Amino acid sequence: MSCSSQPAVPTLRTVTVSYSELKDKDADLSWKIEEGFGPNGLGILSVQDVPGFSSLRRDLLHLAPRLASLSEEVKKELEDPDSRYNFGWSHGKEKLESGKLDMLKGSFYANPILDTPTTDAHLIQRYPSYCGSNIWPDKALPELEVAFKALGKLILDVGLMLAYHCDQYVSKGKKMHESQSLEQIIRHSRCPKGRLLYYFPTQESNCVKDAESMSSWCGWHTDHGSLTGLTCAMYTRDAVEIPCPDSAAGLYIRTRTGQIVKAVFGEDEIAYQVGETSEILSSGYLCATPHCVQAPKAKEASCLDRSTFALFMQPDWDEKLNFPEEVHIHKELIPANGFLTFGEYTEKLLDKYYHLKM
Ligand SMILES: O=C(O)CCC(=O)C(=O)O
Ligand SMILES: [Fe+2]
Repeated sequence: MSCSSQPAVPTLRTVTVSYSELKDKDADLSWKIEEGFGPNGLGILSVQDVPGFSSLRRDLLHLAPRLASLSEEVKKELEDPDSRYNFGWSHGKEKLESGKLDMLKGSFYANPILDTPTTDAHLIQRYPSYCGSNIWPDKALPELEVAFKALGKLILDVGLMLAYHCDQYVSKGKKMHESQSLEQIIRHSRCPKGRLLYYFPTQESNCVKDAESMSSWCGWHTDHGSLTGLTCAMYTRDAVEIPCPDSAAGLYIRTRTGQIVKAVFGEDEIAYQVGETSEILSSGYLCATPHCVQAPKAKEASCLDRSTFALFMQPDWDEKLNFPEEVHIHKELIPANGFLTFGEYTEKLLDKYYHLKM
């Protein structure tokens, strides 16, 4: 069986910054930030040479197939319907672009810095996906908690350094209120969320229909929060790590000019993408990045799985967002005084998408 191929799409290397440059608060990285995240940028930027990153990445990504192969009974115990499966194990709960349930991948969600961000029952009920508690497979896969927290914290620390330089860049272009600082917003947040993703091996029978689509493994979307850290994915066949045999598989991005490109970065780099909330708060100086993931095609795909990790850095549910006057997306959700907490803002957005209260 063969899959029809899609028109050639350029493959672009991410803009890179070294860890030592990023650590230096006096370094002027504005042009790099602009090249990565600005209005004409690719929308992704990666950080090289982060001490300890490579082994923490491997340690965690190797656990994704092991987690996915635990018994259904054990995985069920790791589910949290109250948070709409935003903590613990989630498989077949989210919808694909087609409206069908997403059976292609399983995710494990946890907050890498706080196991229980609050004990306030009212808050937990109001914002379950931010305020809920972690669920770890203590008996079935005890290594997961340690590896997840270690990688999540590292990506968060490096993300804070990057956010500092993003603030420097934005404040060169516009007057920035202190409360709009990306670094401060991320630093004050009690609810960063890590997502360990496991893409199950593609079935040949799915191929002809799905592989033509660029978003065959993960649909087009922009992340909702502030900044997302991403690892380079690991592909395995029969539990052996191999380089991805299909060069067209992987992460795709829609650039500011509407061009679609395949974005690549090294195994030893942490990539960062801008979320929608940062685009709004920076009045578009930092632009959110639409992205999707393409599955490998039939011949190459057999028995090939993909594991990766994303860290969603987002404001605290209680963070008062100071929206600039000239908001260009979701304008109708912002009250006249320009203030809303991130928790309230997220609720309004969900209502908008689900047409509940609009
Ligand atoms: O699998 C990937 O590389 C990206 C995942 C992603 O975009 C997400 O979880 O929001
Ligand atoms: Fe994403």
